[in-house]
Amino acid sequence: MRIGILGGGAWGTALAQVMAAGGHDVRLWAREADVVAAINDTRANPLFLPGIDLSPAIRASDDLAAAAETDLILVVTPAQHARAVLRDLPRHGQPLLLCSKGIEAGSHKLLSEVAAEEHPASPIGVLSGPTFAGEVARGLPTAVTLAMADEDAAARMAEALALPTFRPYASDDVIGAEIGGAVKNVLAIACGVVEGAGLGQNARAALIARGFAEMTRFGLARGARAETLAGLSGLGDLVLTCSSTSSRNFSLGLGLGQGRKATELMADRRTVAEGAFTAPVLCAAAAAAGVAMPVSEAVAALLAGAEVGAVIGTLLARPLTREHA
Ligand SMILES: NC(=O)C1=CN([C@@H]2O[C@H](COP(=O)(O)OP(=O)(O)OC[C@H]3O[C@@H](n4cnc5c(N)ncnc54)[C@H](O)[C@@H]3O)[C@@H](O)[C@H]2O)C=CC1
Ligand SMILES: O=C(CO)COP(=O)(O)O
Repeated sequence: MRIGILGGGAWGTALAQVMAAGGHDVRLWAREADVVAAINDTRANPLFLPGIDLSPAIRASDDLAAAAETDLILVVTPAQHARAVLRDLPRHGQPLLLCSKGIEAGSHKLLSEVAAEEHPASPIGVLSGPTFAGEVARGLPTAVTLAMADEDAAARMAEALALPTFRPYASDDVIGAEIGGAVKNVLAIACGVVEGAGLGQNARAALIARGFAEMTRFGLARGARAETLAGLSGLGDLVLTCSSTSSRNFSLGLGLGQGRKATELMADRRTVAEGAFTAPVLCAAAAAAGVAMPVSEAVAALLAGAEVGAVIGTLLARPLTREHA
């Protein structure tokens, strides 16, 4: 297949490497001229994915039209930029596979809804799971959820993209696959806070379990299926990013837990910690749906500048409740 990849960050570049290893013709769109030049001239992306020798089958360009002349498009821009990039992408009706993790600010829309609005003729899918880009690019074993409304189409797509070390599991739950990836980024910040504030491993395990309860409540309210949230793209990714400083979201939380301010931590980063953008959107969307999300609200408060000790105190002072209320 000819595969267009939108986004030359760590994940777009790692996915380009996977697709090239599968024998596909890969056209990577990146917005930075230095990223395009580095990939084409030196087979590397030192800005976003250092230390990986890239396949010669990857051709980079800053021209969206070049990525559009393909059989399949992977959308891997930060979530808040997905609509603008999709709006500029020429419409050829090929499938769009969303690989970014987030919820659109303002509209509270999932990226599948954004993509369907911008490209109504394209079948829409989601590829999401526990996938640190560096490990995927190095060919380490990885499994993901690949969801499309037509599960047979998802299974065919999974077959076309699979490698011995890259295993997509087909699903028809597009919303569930998206919500897991978006919410876990916020919860990974919370787990980083626990680490940074030295609250211990019991607290982190409690947060993962109560965070998963939040993810499930919100997901069910938006039409996700519980088993998808308990799968690779939900619980799987939650466990990965809640336990490792390889996660940008966890690392952001670590700094917040140490008492540093979000503005300072976000100021000079070129890489994206999506949870910082998702947290306020998620809280607003949850409030609109009548879903309680205390952990996500605590993260949003910290990101808005609240003091870490006060936020932890508020969370621990909540009235006791039933585990499955
Ligand atoms: N890095 C990872 O391990 C994984 C990342 N993801 C998701 O993939 C998405 C992209 O993340 P990364 O590739 O890690 O990014 P990154 O943090 O490596 O790089 C930042 C990216 O943002 C892009 N960008 C900045 N401003 C932009 C704008 N105005 N319009 C369009 N693009 C803009 C840059 O060009 C660059 O590609 C995110 O939603 C992330 O959650 C998903 C799975 C794994
Ligand atoms: O989504 C990811 C792994 O599945 C990457 O997590 P971070 O964005 O927190 O690094």
